Amino acid sequence: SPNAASIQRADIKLPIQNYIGDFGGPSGVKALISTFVGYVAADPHINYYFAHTNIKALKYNLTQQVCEVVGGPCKYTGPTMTATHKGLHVTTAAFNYLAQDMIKAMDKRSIAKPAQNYLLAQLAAMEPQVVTANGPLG
Ligand code: HEM
Repeated sequence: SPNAASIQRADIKLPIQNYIGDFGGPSGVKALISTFVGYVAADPHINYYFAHTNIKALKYNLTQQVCEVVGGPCKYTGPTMTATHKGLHVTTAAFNYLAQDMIKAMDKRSIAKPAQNYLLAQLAAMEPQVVTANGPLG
């Protein structure tokens, strides 16, 4: 027979988790994205993808998006992930290097690990929309 915990899990919809405080609010996210984009620009594994990118627009849109997915009040208003990355030939390996640059940036900004893991899970959920090509490493 069902116990109290299983009844709760089935019937009560929990709020989505909110980690915006751990990121230092919207301004903390903005600072994180600045650090992150700097690391991506310096990363020889993936920086060539961004050779023709409007970095100012990228930083703005990424800040809004990351702020939103960690529970902040911001709203991402840019194009869909599918539309944005179509034709860029992003590989799984490139995706994973980018994730590593985000971890490095979050460590640099002293973001708590549970909050880091939450953002990484949100980003991982977008991988099917971003990765459209195979490379030597898959
Ligand atoms: C979940 C992971 C990712 C997210 C959430 C994400 C998000 C975004 C966002 C919000 C933009 C800006 C759209 C705009 O300003 O119009 C963008 C652009 C871009 N992304 Fe990603 N991205 C991800 C992964 C990647 C990866 C792995 C690569 C390649 C290594 C990549 C390459 C690019 C490039 C080159 C642009 C600029 C496109 C252009 O200039 O038109 N992205 N991405």
